[in-house]
Amino acid sequence: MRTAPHGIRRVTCIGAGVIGGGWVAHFLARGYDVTAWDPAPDAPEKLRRLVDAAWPALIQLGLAEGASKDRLTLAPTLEAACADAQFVQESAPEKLELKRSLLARLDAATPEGVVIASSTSGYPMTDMQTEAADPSRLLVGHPFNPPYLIPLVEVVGGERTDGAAVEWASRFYEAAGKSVITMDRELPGFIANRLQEALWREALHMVANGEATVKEIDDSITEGPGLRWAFMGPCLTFALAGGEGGMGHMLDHFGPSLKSPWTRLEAPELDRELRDAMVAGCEEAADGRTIADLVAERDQGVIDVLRATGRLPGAAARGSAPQNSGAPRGGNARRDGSARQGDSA
Ligand SMILES: NC(=O)C1=CN([C@@H]2O[C@H](COP(=O)(O)OP(=O)(O)OC[C@H]3O[C@@H](n4cnc5c(N)ncnc54)[C@H](O)[C@@H]3O)[C@@H](O)[C@H]2O)C=CC1
Ligand SMILES: C[N+](C)(C)CC(=O)CC(=O)[O-]
Repeated sequence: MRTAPHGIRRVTCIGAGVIGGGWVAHFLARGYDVTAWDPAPDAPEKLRRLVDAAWPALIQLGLAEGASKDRLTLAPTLEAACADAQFVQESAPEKLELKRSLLARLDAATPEGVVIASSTSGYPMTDMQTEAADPSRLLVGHPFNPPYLIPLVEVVGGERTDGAAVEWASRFYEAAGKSVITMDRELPGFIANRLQEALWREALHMVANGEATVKEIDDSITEGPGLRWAFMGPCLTFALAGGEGGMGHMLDHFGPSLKSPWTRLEAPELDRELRDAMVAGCEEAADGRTIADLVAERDQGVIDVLRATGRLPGAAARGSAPQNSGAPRGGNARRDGSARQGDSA
């Protein structure tokens, strides 16, 4: 039985690592009952730590009425976690064979009709739904780290997914406070990861060749284009590079440089040397800050940006911006200060 998106009260999260745990924190903060299952023996402890670390940020965002960390249940088995699920979010390791068999197992354990979403970063659902008895309810709901702060979810089905399930999932994520892009076809890496991966490949090439340090690469984004991208995407910001002539002039002016050898795009060989250089570079850039310090710093940074760009309760909306230019579709929180489960913009 498929409950209407706004009527969902219980969410099941399978896999409780970085992303599964982030989903758990998000759904708890939005006032859902959350059941989690993860086969790792230390998973319950790690999950509680993750939720505890996320909670101060979620309080700042505005908890939904009745939201509580106590509404988390850790199930002893996958089957127990799914037995009365109203929605399932799978966030197990990114291994195709594992996803295939796990999704088949989830399908067998979950009440008929209930939608099952995978957090995969790039596998098409067509490739993952091959072993499930009912592939029609399996789809991708790709989040961004951390799912409790970054609004976007990319939703896309596979060849055997029912369009109604995709539509349902998009409405459900919106009701749960997410900003949704519903894709009408499968694209390797979806939209955002396709873009991020291009940048990431270039960064790895530059480190591998000793052309830039990890810190220079990070600074080049945080002190440069990243400031614009928080509220205006790469296309519109480049349109402004054309002055009054907009994108037309920008392309006429800078179009020829597209043919310049600025990018390599082929993935570099991720050998031991490059891996070690990236790890050492990140340690140097962290400058003594632990991962927990960086998580807290990132969370506060995202909240500050959301607030500064008018996307949080009590935030001053940007005066000249069109009403929908910066706000997440689906809305992460209400401007009157409350944020309730079931809200959608
Ligand atoms: N880390 C990231 O930034 C993002 C990751 N994703 C996707 O989310 C998924 C999970 O990735 P992470 O959370 O980063 O990995 P992770 O390694 O932090 O967590 C994976 C969790 O799955 C558990 N697990 C292992 N085998 C399992 C099984 N058979 N069934 C259920 N759980 C199992 C592990 O014990 C672990 O807690 C992947 O599909 C990944 O591509 C999506 C967006 C961003
Ligand atoms: C690193 N990653 C490819 C797993 C990242 C994502 O999938 C999305 C994100 O959080 O940027």
